[in-house]
Amino acid sequence: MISVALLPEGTVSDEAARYLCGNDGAVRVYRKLISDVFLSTVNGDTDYSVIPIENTIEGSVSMHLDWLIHEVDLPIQAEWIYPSIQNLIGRSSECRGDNGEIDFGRIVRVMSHPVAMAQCQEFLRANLPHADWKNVSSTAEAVRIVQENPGMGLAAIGTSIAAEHFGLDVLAPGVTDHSNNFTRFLLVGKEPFRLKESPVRKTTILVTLPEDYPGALHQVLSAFAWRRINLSRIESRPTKKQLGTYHFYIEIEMALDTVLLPAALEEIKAIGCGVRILGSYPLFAYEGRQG
Ligand SMILES: O=C(O)C(=O)C[C@]1(C(=O)O)C=C[C@@H](O)C=C1
Repeated sequence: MISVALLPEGTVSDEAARYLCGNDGAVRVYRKLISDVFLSTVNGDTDYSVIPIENTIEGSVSMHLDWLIHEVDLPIQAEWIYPSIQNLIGRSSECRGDNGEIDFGRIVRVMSHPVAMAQCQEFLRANLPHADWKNVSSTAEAVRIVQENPGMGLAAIGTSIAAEHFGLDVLAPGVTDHSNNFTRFLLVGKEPFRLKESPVRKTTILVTLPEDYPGALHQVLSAFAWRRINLSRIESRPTKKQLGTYHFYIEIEMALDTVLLPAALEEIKAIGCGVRILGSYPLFAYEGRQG
């Protein structure tokens, strides 16, 4: 069973889960908050959680990374990328001007998930500067609120499947600031993911320096560099214990059992760093439309 981030049906996470698992490959269960999603897998109510962690326009989804680092001990079992195509959604009958065209001036409030709002800043500034912009718990939740409140000049930023699911109209399609807008998702859970195979694997680790001294991070990185191990991402996240102290979230383009990697990790431990393996897992490239 797969637990999908965020209530209700029709979020980008929901679309992404359908893409990874297929429509029949898993039962999707919806939870309102990301904490509920993680906890459903910790408690054994679901096998996996779908977690968005990075977006082309908005960058890291820090709160989700921090849950992975601080709150739960659930290994990463897969990574995949899925396009985030956002649309302006509402009731076209409420938004038509005298000439019959959609008139954004009739919209008084636009709602969405904060990450989706951030992806559409230029569109919002150009077309809806007069409206109230409001963050809600997910893109599909915003669409649901529009559906439940007719006649109030509400609109949402969300997916076309949410518009269809809630019987609303796409007032403007593809409203993200760049069309090449993708989100990176992680599947986390206790068991390896077996629905699909991929020849490409990655390993993610969390490195904690023993203390701050000149060249500490350089020493860590050189353990990878001289072995010619490629890193695809390094991100610092606060330890939350003392201001200015960090964990380094490092993605490595190699499976954990590849000859050189265990030696590199031993070298990092030998200089006194804490190393936690967050997962070694298959990576699935997006094979559909690019943006
Ligand atoms: O609200 C949604 O549709 C989500 O799936 C959440 C989320 C996110 O948390 O980053 C996922 C991808 C989108 O690009 C925007 C929002």
